[in-house]
Amino acid sequence: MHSEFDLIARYFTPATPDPESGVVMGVGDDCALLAPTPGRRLAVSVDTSVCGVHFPPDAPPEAVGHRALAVSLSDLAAMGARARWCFMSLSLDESEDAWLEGFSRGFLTLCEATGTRLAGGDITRGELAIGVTVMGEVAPEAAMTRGGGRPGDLVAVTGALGGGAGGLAAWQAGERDPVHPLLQRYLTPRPRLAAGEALAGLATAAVDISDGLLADLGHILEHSGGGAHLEPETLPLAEGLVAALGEEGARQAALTGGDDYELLVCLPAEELDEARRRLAALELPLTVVGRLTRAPGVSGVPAAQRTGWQHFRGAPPGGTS
Ligand SMILES: Nc1ncnc2c1ncn2[C@@H]1O[C@H](COP(=O)(O)OP(=O)(O)OP(=O)(O)O)[C@@H](O)[C@H]1O
Ligand SMILES: Cc1ncc(C[n+]2csc(CCOP(=O)(O)O)c2C)c(N)n1
Ligand SMILES: [Mg+2]
Repeated sequence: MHSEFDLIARYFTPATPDPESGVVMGVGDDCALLAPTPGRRLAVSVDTSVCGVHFPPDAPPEAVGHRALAVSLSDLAAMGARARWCFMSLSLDESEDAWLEGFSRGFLTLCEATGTRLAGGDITRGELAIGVTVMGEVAPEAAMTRGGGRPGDLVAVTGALGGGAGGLAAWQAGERDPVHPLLQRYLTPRPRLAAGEALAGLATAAVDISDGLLADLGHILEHSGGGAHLEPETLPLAEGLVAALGEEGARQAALTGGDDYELLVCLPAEELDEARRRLAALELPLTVVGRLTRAPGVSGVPAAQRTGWQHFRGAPPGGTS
């Protein structure tokens, strides 16, 4: 049995100090001391991943670590920010070496890949849950908010949709092949950080798709005003999704499944070619799925399909009521 101090030293202390990281004081003191770049805005977001709610209890520990960071970084991507630092609070029922070894590897490998420095955190005993705060930087005029969309703007999405829900369904059906494309989409989503930075300055508004395209488009409409017309037949569907869920199921997963961590952006039609050119350099498609309208509400999809993930709808996980 390790103390939490042993766990921090063993798994969560970066091996090498990096003067470029802007971490003046990192893991080990009461607070981290960070040196933000002068003239940049700090973009800050926190997300909690709870066992049984956000990932299955038997998910591979590498995936749990990767995913907990990825979903937070996805919010930085949606803002057009460059990731710099993260803080991780871990509530853990047992300090099992094999699990912690995999978890920290998944987490720190994504840190490395995205230039994010783990600058602090907290460990406590309790049910398995991970809270990750991310901090990034963005030029003041470049931040993509939810409120800048204008009637006539195109509504477009990066990558492909429905893989999060399709992967969860595959996991629940017993699929365990680590290279299964839908499972990968669900267990190890890739935050679209480079795409977010590339689209900042072109997009009028952006959000990442965590709760489902319709729900997250709803957030843009709340902040920007107006409505949207969607063309569901244009939705880019994740690889293997139609084979797994059928045509109708695949479209529903893309509209409302959530867990996709793609970016939904609004942009004037004249910026589309440039936006696509920038994303092509990242080998990422940008697909137009509709337009913003002056009239409020969403048209083009039946009202019955307009749901999305909500934590407090229905029975609690494992509950009976
Ligand atoms: N407990 C809280 N206290 C203060 N603000 C909160 C709290 N929970 C959420 N918020 C704020 O509400 C807004 C929406 O939060 P939400 O978690 O729904 O973000 P999201 O990006 O839509 O979803 P996701 O959690 O998938 O990233 C954010 O500005 C967030 O900071
Ligand atoms: C085991 C398991 N069951 C269901 C889901 C689906 N799910 C949970 S939370 C969420 C929205 C994003 O979370 P948040 O709004 O908290 O950021 C979605 C789509 C899952 N990921 N794992
Ligand atoms: Mg978000």
